[in-house]
Amino acid sequence: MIELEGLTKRYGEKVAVDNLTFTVRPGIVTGFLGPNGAGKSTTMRMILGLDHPTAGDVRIDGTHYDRLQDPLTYIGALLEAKGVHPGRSAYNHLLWLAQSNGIPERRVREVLDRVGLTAVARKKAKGFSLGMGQRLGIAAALLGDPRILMFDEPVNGLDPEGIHWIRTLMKSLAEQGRTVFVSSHLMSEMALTADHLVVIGQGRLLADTSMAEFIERNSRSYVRVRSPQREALLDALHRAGVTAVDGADGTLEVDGTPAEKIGELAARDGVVLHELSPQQASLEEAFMQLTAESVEYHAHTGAPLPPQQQWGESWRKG
Ligand SMILES: Nc1ncnc2c1ncn2[C@@H]1O[C@H](COP(=O)(O)OP(=O)(O)OP(=O)(O)O)[C@@H](O)[C@H]1O
Repeated sequence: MIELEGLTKRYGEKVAVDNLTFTVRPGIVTGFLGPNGAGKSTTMRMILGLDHPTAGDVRIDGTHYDRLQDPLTYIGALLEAKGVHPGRSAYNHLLWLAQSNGIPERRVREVLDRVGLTAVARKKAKGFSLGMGQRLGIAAALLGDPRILMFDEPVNGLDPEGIHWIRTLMKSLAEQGRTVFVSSHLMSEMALTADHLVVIGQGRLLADTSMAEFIERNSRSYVRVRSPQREALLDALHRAGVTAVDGADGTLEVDGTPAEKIGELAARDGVVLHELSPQQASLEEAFMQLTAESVEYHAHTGAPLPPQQQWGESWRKG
């Protein structure tokens, strides 16, 4: 378990992390989401004792990181893939980490096997691809068999096979009862991986909610209907008490009525349909709305941003 209480970090005038209070629980994957510059990496660095909070507190299973004996056996982290000496082999890098944390050498072979690097274990890390570097970073995180794992943007720059591998790994670690905390700026990625979401913007907590609740609140589902007899279709729907609104490109959008029912109503009046398709609003859109006002640097598209919805307060569960 990771517990944050009023965690704050200031760099001069800049408040990078602003009074964050939340708990990361075991047995599930918790996604840590926020736009670029939201404060995710700074928060993770404070959890690991690499940065000192200006105010507030963070505990790992009840203890501060600096007071943990052999910390790799409590918490393993992937912060960035570049923490390896380029002239050192994967095996020697892990061996050096193991020896300084009281971890037996056999664990080095086990984790190399777990991440699929056994065949290149004696090669120098400077020849590693981005994906191999990420795997080595994950091997280091797993080395002490810790109950808590933390990954900062682990899928950045990876190919689909690598992304799938990391996603499966995180889920299996959570299924073993471990605490898994993973940051990302992509909602679509988190939707496939996380059971719980913590969303921040400009250092502040915007949401602390289960993924299921996030999806339920934000998946506007509707049916898109396209017909060359638009007016006749509107009449047929209207008589059955079904409301339709204008969609893009002359389509109609119907909320709250299944596609089958709409098809039957159209057929009853002999109305031809060219499209009848159930749709789901994307979670990426919902995430962008939630964080819209807290994005540091907007691209100037000329289009106004969607209105901020008042979700933050009601979603906080403390
Ligand atoms: N050492 C530092 N000195 C000054 N400002 C900093 C420092 N580290 C981070 N910041 C600022 O604090 C804010 C939060 O940065 P942080 O890297 O934690 O965000 P992030 O959510 O991890 O973003 P990204 O997804 O881009 O990595 C940013 O505005 C950043 O510029």
